[in-house]
Amino acid sequence: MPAAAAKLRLAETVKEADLVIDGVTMRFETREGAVTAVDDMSFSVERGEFVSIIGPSGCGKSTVFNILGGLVRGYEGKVNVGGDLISGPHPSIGMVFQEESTFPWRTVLDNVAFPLEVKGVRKAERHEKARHFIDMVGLNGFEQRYPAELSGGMRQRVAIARTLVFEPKILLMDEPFAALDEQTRLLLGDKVLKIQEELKQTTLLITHNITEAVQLSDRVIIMTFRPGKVKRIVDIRLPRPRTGDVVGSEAFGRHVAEIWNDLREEASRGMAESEAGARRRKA
Ligand SMILES: Nc1ncnc2c1ncn2[C@@H]1O[C@H](COP(=O)(O)OP(=O)(O)OP(=O)(O)O)[C@@H](O)[C@H]1O
Repeated sequence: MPAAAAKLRLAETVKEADLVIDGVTMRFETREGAVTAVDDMSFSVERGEFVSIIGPSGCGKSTVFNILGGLVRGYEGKVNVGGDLISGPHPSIGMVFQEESTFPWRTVLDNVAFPLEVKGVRKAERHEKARHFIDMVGLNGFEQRYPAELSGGMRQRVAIARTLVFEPKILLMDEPFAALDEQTRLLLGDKVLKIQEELKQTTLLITHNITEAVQLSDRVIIMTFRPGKVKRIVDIRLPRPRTGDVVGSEAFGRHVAEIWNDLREEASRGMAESEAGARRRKA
């Protein structure tokens, strides 16, 4: 789509969109000089939509995530969340990070209830709400366990439940399943599908896993390798409600192949650049 048409489409959709990134560029000063992490990126996520951003390592995915979360400043362009132009964290947004973020000294129940505790919600009420979301992520029976007694996948589910408990309208997730094996990832994907169906949240997922992106999304945004731009946006034409079975379908395979076709070139550029960097450092 030509840039002018893309801009026009963006302007037309702003009203129904929960997330709008409009002409965003972000540069970082590093010891090796300025790095353009994100270059003139524009896209929007409609209310209730599930969109994934996929791209090779270092293409700027986390930078986009942090900008939307209001955690980064100094970018050019505009970012709109729930109709507001943001200059910091927006109350509609809940974030799930890649790194382990459970509190080791708190039980599952007290981990999930933590945001409500900070808000001053009474113990009985916050525990009741926390139990609801623990159940939603499939961890009932584990309320009194400590994170060290759980698997990595279970700990990530605790982190997701802790974000869901304050009922954010918009959910941002940065590679929440990156450290997990493929089977656990697919099973957790099923959980995320069910949660999304129930809560109908606007969701943006950052990932470098094509299967995960296709399994979960309505649309997948493919980014170019440095500087990060929108290369293509793919509509995922798979029926909803979706279950794990969708992964075995022919249509699923076609979408994966289509996205890999676009991604392969970017991933190769990324790999070539990191090898050249390693050679430079050695010389
Ligand atoms: N705070 C920072 N200071 C300097 N450079 C940064 C900073 N944050 C990101 N960058 C650079 O910007 C580029 C994009 O980084 P970013 O972390 O957004 O990529 P990514 O696609 O999320 O990578 P990965 O998949 O490996 O997490 C990289 O070259 C990175 O080194």
